[in-house]
Amino acid sequence: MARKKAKTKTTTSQKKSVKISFKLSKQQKIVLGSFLFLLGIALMFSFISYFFSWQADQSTLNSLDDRSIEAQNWLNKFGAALGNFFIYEGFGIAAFALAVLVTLTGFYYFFDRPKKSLQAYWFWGIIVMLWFSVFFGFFSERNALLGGMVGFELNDFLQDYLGLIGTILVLAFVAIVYFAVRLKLTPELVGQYLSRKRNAIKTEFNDNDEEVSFEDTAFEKDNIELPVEKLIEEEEEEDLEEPVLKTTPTPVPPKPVVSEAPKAESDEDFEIEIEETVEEEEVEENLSTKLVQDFGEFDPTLELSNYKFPSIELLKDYTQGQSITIDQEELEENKNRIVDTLKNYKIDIAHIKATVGPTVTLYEIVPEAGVRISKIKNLEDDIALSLSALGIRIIAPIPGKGTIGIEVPNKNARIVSMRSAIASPKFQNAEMELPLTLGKTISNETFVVDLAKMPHLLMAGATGQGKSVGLNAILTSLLYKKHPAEVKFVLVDPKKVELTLFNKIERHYLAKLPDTEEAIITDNAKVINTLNSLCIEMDNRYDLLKDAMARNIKEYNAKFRRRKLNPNDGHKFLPYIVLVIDEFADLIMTAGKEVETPIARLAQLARAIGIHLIVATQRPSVNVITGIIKANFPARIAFRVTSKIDSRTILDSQGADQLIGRGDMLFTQGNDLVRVQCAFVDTPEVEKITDFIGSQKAYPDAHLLPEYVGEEGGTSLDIDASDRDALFMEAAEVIVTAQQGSASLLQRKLKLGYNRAGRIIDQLEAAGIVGPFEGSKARQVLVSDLNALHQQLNNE
Ligand SMILES: Nc1ncnc2c1ncn2[C@@H]1O[C@H](COP(=O)(O)OP(=O)(O)OP(=O)(O)O)[C@@H](O)[C@H]1O
Repeated sequence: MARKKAKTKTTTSQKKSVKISFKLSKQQKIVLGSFLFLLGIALMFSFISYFFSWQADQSTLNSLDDRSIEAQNWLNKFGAALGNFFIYEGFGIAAFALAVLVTLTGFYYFFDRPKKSLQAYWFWGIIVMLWFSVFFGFFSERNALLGGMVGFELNDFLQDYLGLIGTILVLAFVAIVYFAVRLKLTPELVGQYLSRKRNAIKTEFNDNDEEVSFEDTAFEKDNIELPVEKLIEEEEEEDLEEPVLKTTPTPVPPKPVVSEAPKAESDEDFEIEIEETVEEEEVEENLSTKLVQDFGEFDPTLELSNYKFPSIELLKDYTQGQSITIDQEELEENKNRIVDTLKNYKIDIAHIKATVGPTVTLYEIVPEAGVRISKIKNLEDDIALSLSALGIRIIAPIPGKGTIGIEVPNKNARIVSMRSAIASPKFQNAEMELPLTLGKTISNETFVVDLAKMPHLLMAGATGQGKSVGLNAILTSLLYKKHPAEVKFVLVDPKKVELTLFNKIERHYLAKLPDTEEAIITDNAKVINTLNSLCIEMDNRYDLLKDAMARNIKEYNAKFRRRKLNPNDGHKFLPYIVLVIDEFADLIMTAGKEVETPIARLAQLARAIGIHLIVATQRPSVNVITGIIKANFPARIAFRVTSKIDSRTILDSQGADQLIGRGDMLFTQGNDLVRVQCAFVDTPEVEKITDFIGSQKAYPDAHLLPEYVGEEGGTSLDIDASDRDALFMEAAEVIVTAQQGSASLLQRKLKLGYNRAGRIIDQLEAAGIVGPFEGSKARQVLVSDLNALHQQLNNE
C-alpha cells in the first residue's frame, strides 16, 4: 500500500515513479512472496463469497469479537470484514483488481523477478480500479456493491462539477489514455486486427470496414500480440515511453508478465530486465528442450521396460559359513622360515607383516638398512625351497610402499564366489560404463575394473587354469549391471562348448550378422566376416559421432538421450559391443592375417565408439600374440602359464609362471601387476542366469551387425577387363610377389578398405591370377612370377 500511495503521488505531480528498493534476503523474499500470494488468494475468496453472503453477514460486522457468531463468508468473519471494507466501503466489483495485484506482487517476490514492471502493474491497476469503480458508480442506486462507496462518492463528486456528460467524457478520455499508452493500441493496429479477423471468419466484423484501409506490414508482430493484450487489459499496466520495445520483445509464450517488463517508468535498469526475461524464454523454445519437456529424456531401455535383472540368489555361495580363516600356526611357521632363510644369506629384517588373502598370503618385509633388494630377489628359489611351496612370488620392492613382498600360497585356498563379488558395494556402486568384477585382491578387496577404460583385454593362461571361468565372470558382471539395450556381445567360441549357454540370451544381449542362424560364432570362416562387419559398424559409428560432434560414445549417447540428435538423420542409441574370442590361437592358426588385421584395426580405433575386445588364448606365444595385437591391448590378465617366456609374452614380465592355478591371476593395465583371485562362477550358475534372462520378453531378433559381403560372396567371373580397379595392376604384383592370394594382404600393402580389396581379389580371380575361394585359407596364386604376370596381362 505504501508503494501504491507513492505512485499515485508521483503521477499527479507529473513525475516518474520513485524506485523503491528493499534489500531483502532470498529467504525473506520467499516468505514475503508467499505471504502476499496467499493473501491475494484470500482476498479473492473473501470477495467472491462476499457477493453471496454479504446480506447474511451484515450483523456479524458489528460483533467481530463475539466468537459465538459465525459468518457465512468462506473466510468467516475476517472475510466478511475484508469484503465489506474493500467492496462495500471501497471500490465495489473493481476491488478484485486489488486482489490480483497483491497476488501478482507475491508471485514477483517469491520468484525474485525484477520489480520494475510490478510498479507499472500497480500504477495502471489502480487507475483501472478507480475507473471501473467510478463507472459502476452510475449504477449505485440499483446495486451499491457494483461501484462501492468510493465509486459512488467519486462519481457524485464528478457529476457535481461536470455533470453527467462531462463525467462520461472524462471516463472515455481515461479509457483512451489506457488503450493508447498502456496497450499501445493505435487505429492501424485495430484496423489490421479487424481485417485479419474479417478475412478469417468473414462474419460480423464486416461492419467495421472503414478501418480496413489501414495497412501497415511493419506491425505484423504486434498484431499477433493483440489478443493476448486484450485478455489481460484489466489487470495490467504500462509506461508511456518506448512503445516499440513494448510490443516486440516477446512473442506469445512469455505472456503478460514478460512483455510488460520493459515498460517500467524509470530508465536506469531498463535494459537488464529485458535481456533477462527475453533470453530465458527463447531458450525454452529449443526443440530438444521442448521434446525433453514433453516426453522426458530418451530411455533406451523402454522397449524392454519390464526387464528384470537377475537376482543375486541365482549365484551360489561357495564360502558358506567359511569366513576367511587365519591359521596362526601356518603364519608363524612361514614367517620363521622366511626369516631363517634370509638370515642364512646374512639378510636381516627390521619388520615383517602378513596380509592374508583368499589363496595367497603376502608377507611384507622391511629389511635392515644397507640390504640390497636384488639380493633378496635372487633368493626367490631358495625361499620357495625352504617353504616347500609352489607359486612363491617376490615383489621387490612393492610399488609405492618401500617394502619387499613375498607371496606365499595358503595351505587351504578359499574359493571366491561370484556371488560375494557381485554383492560387494564396490561393484554395486561402481559408476562405470562397463564394470567388471574379477575377484578379490590379496587384501580381500573386491577387484572392480571398467572395461570401457581398458579398453581391450587380453587373457592368457595354460589349459585348466581358469580362463573360461574368468570369461564367464566377466560376462556375468556385465549381465548383472547392464540392461540389454546398453550392451551387446559378439561371442566367438571355436571350442564350441564354452559359451553355448549364452545362446539363450541371444535376443537380449547378443549381436550377429544378418542371415546367420547361430549368434555364437564357432566357425572360423564366419569370424572373418563378423570382424569385418564390426569394422564397418565402427566406421558407421564414427560417421555418426562426427555428425553429432561427439568425441566418444558416452557423449554421443548422452546427446541422444537429451534428444539433441534426430533419429531421422540416422542417429540411434548406440549400445556397447563387447567382442569375446575364447580361443584366439586357434583362430590365428587357421585364418592368420585375415583375422589379425581387422582385430588390430578394431583394437586401434574402436575404443571411442564403444566396441571392446576380450581375447583369450591358451598359448601366449609370439606368433599368436603378435606385436601389433600386444601394442593395442594394454590391459592383460595372466592365469598360470607354463614357462617364463609365456609369462613375458603376456605380461612383459615374469610372474604368471609362479601362479598356483585355479583362478589365481595377475592383472595389469599397463603398469603395476595386481594379484587377484578370480571369482568362481560355475556352469550351472551361468545356466540359471541365462535361463532367467532368456525367459523374459526379448527383442524380436538379436542385434544385427552391418552386412559384410566376404570374398566368397563375389565370385562372379564375368568381370570385364575395362571395369578393373585402378589399382588392379599394383594389386596383382603384390599378390604374385608374395605368392599369397589374400584380400587382407592387399589391404595392408595398398591401404585399401575391405570391400575394395575383396573386389580386386575377385577381379584377379577373373583374370586367372588367383584361384577360387578356399574357406579360411588364402587363395592359391596361379602366376609364378612378375614376368609371367606381365606376359599374361599383355596377351589379354
Ligand atoms: N576362480 C576359480 N576358483 C576356483 N576354482 C577355479 C577357478 N577357476 C577355475 N577353477 C577350477 O579350474 C577348472 C578349470 O577351469 P577353466 O575351465 O576355466 O580352465 P580353462 O583355462 O578355461 O581351461 P581350458 O583352456 O582347457 O578350457 C575349473 O573347473 C575349476 O574347478
